[in-house]
Amino acid sequence: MPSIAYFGPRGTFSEQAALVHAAPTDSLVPMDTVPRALAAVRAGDADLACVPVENSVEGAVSATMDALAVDDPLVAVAEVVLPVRFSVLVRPGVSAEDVRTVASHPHALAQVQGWLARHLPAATQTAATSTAGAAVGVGDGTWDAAITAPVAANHYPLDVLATDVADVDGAMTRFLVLRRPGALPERTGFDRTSLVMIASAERTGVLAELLTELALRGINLSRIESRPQKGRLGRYRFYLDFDGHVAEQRVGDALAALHRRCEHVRFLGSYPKAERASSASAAALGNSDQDYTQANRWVTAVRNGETG
Ligand SMILES: O=C(O)C(=O)Cc1ccccc1
Repeated sequence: MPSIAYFGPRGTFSEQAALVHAAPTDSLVPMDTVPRALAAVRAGDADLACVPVENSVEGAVSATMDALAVDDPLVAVAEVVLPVRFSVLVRPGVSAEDVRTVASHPHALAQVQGWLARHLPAATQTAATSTAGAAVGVGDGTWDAAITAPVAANHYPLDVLATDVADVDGAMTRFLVLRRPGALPERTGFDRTSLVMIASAERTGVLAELLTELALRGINLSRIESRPQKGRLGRYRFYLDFDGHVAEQRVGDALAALHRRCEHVRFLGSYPKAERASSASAAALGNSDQDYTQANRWVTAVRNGETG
């Protein structure tokens, strides 16, 4: 019975994402922070971790990005994309006029600034560890209102002041399901590969050179983020997401090129995209596995003096 550690407590969006991925017999284990959910998998206390990685309004979840780049490597085996609309929870009997403080995960607060300005303009905003962590804080009297996932209302004895709250229609959050390195998910033709790299030199054009390794092989870059390396200003890690699976020749070849040219590359997984129908990882002309196999055969023949 596999266990899935998720960014909790109960009633977070991460729990919703974990439920999308989980089989009915899997056990779900809430952890208070993203690093703790990942640490549980590294320590062998859980088989999988489900954590948020980015959303369409606020961008990257830095706690996840930073925790994936250090300590023992973990690899993604799946992604889950959820539409995000919020509920506002208060203690029973509390009305909008009574709300002096409102708390939530910073990414949730960022997505409801317009609504707060219109409905709770005088309330002080505080960052909580998670949306459901804010609900716990409302329950124990720390704050008056929490911005939460709709399901949080089922887990905490709180009243719903508002539902369907979102400044941006259609906002989405992407979650990764991660495990310790092992057998990779099968190649589906609708895959994404993620990695983090540190360029080997601070020199003009180095990032363009590295990205060209993808472009030359017809690989579509779907996301790039940078995060500081912490110890020194001006040194960055680059996180890349691109179409394709490492089992494909063009992707393996591109990874090898990045590995040759970077100070450090960490593979973060090849896994099926959440939206398969609309996003096939098509290899551009001359970059299919067959093209690579034929070309390698030809080079071998040239080396053996069998052809000119
Ligand atoms: O706090 C949560 O519920 C999370 O899972 C993180 C988060 C916060 C805001 C939007 C989506 C996910």
